[in-house]
Amino acid sequence: MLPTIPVMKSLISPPFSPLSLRFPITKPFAFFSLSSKKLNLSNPKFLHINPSMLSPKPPISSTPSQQSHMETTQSSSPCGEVHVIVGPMFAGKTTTLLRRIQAESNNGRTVAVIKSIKDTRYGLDSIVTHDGMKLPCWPLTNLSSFRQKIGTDAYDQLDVIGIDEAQFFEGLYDFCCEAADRDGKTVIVAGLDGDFLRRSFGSVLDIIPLANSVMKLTARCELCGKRAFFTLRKTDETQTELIGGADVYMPVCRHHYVSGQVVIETARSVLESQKLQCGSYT
Ligand SMILES: Nc1ncnc2c1ncn2[C@@H]1O[C@H](COP(=O)(O)OP(=O)(O)O)[C@@H](O)[C@H]1O
Ligand SMILES: Cc1cn([C@H]2C[C@H](O)[C@@H](COP(=O)(O)O)O2)c(=O)[nH]c1=O
Ligand SMILES: [Zn+2]
Repeated sequence: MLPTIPVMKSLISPPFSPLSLRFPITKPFAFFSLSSKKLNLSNPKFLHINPSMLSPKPPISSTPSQQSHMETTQSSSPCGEVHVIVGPMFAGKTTTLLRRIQAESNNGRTVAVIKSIKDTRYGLDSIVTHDGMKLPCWPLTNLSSFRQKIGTDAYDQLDVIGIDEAQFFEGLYDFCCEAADRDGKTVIVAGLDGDFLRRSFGSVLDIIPLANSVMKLTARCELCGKRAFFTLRKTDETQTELIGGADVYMPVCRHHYVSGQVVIETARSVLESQKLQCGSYT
């Protein structure tokens, strides 16, 4: 069975996404209005563009029950919000981001999702979780190009911006600041807090002082099943940025991170000394 995602009422997605390509869209962006059941987003027959979505939006009303909880982020405040979701790989960061975006959309808010162009794992124009949940997105090199790419009108109508793979974006701090403080957007950011050596990754940790909420998710240690806080790289590559999935990385608990690193570093130094010995014989 194909993966499904609960429906989006109002999603601004790129004109070149597989979903929008199936429609004769003349605008630089499209609003999709979907019915209220769970749908397979890859099936175009469930999608239709709702022209009423193109008119200016009525002011967002909020009742006390809608206001109270951060997860739905419905807010009567003119100010925006920043929510940060971090954790190791396979912890469910993208799943959580997509669920929150879906909840916002179900609340009648206009949403768009950005991911880094560096992550080519599942094609460029979709965000896909490790278990196959999928949503069209804006693949960007720079966050600063988002407003121009989406168009000023579309940007102004946006309520919620999701950012996945945030560790790969420079300018994350400025983007979140401007979007939330100046433009009143809710920004939901998902990314790795640490790299394979448990060093701070990109600017993800820098935005914590800007955040309304921070959530650190855990995965399951692939070696013992306990909670995994870290990502172990299984190969001997040493560059910080290395796109990959379960072929290259595994989530691990503290104990198995430490023992795994010892094994990897020992193997690396054995290989290095073998290379040196080979070199000295030639
Ligand atoms: N070691 C693993 N290899 C592949 N998939 C995994 C592994 N551990 C968990 N998963 C799946 O990945 C899902 C989380 O995917 P995703 O939301 O994309 O995580 P993240 O964005 O944090 O990397 C889990 O619900 C689970 O189904
Ligand atoms: C630990 C680590 C990861 N990466 C890359 C590998 C993946 O392409 C992404 C993380 O994706 P996910 O949605 O969190 O599963 O980041 C890297 O480049 N360097 C690292 O140290
Ligand atoms: Zn473990």
